Amino acid sequence: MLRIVDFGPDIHDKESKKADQYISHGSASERREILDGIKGFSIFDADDVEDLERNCTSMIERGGKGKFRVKSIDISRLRMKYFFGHGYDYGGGKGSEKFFNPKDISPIPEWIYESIIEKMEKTGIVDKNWINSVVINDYEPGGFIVQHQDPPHLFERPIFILTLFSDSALSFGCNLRFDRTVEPVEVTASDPILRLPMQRGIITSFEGMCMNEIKHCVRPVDTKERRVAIILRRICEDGPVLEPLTNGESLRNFDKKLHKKVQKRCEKMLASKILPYERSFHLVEVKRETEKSKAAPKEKVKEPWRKQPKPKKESKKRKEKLKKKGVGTFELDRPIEKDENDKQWNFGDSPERVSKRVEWSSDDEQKEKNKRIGKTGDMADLIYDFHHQDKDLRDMDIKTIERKVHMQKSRKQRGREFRDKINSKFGFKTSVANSDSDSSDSSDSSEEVRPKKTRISKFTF
Ligand SMILES: O=C(O)CCC(=O)C(=O)O
Ligand SMILES: [Fe+2]
Repeated sequence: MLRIVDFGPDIHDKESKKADQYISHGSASERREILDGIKGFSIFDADDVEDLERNCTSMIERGGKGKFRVKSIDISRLRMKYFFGHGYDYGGGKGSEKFFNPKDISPIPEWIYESIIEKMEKTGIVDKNWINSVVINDYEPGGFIVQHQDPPHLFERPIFILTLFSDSALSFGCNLRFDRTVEPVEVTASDPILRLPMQRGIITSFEGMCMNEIKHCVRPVDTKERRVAIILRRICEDGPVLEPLTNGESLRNFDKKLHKKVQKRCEKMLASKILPYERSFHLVEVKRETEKSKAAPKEKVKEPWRKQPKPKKESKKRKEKLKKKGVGTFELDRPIEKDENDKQWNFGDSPERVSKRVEWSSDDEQKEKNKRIGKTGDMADLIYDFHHQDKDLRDMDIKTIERKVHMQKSRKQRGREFRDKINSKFGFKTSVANSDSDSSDSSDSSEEVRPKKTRISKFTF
């Protein structure tokens, strides 16, 4: 179901009694002009949000093991960035940003397609196969991103941002300041023209003036807790592309030093406490999902940005110029299909490995099976089945259904949930009863939760 978020009640002007850090300092018309290109969508319920956050966690575990391609992870102060599909090099900014070669960037994980992109397509937020690039920013408390415009020569508009793990805000017309006389460097911000709340579980879309004429940033003061932003975009097909550094190598095989650094940061992020989810946003309208709207979502929401953009024609002269600099462009007629190479390298697996995994997440085997039999494998399916069964089967109690749902999860997931329960019951730190959070490489090919082997040392007197 598609529901539109009303930002109005959370945008506080100078007359408001809210604390200074929540205030937008622009005039009403300045705020309106920016807000005109911004829309918030609520398409996930609390369970979806929990699932998405769990998937993020497994993704970070993989990142820590160095399984993404060499340019998929970027570390900066209080923030980690994961590029999927396409990533780019800042190259000093101001229009000189260039795409890394797709060989050096991991493909978009399957769970992002299934749980986010497909849902956005189904609800009519975006056209099918439009999104082909995903960036995930993982901010520590106090994390920030300096004022910038998403490079217009690399990304089409609109851009979409999904916020997870905690609420935050995006500030427009605001500059970060760095006081380098103190250690660590202190980061503050000027008064924003507009402070836009970015609520957990909400997808916000940006286009027009807010993306093309004014800069945006995330202020440290708005990152009170660890937050993840998933940025979903479409690349410009004529964007400049760098030569590949590798032929699809994963980080752990390519740069051991950087891998160690990444591993440390991932472990730090994984140790963050996950806050309980609370819905804190207002909705302007609730659209009931009728059969009609399901069949023809395009008729319902008419937005100019939903029109398929016409591919820009690249001038011959510019192509020649870029070629001379060793920079190519994509020759893409979307959608991106994963080729054999992508599938093979999805886990950072070595090409020699006999059993190549196609899917990304450890639960995907079960999902694949469910897909074949036309099921999603969730509670709704089981309840549906329950009501369409013979009477004696229908008498099956809810405990049995819950157990069935539980048993549909992978052994690894069940083990993880069990350990989480033990940890929270006895107040252990996660590391105490967590035996599969190590960096063992074999954990990808096997979903078994094996006890740690203890080497028996020689007995000496
Ligand atoms: O974290 C956010 O919400 C914004 C991130 C952003 O603007 C970017 O990565 O380009
Ligand atoms: Fe941005």
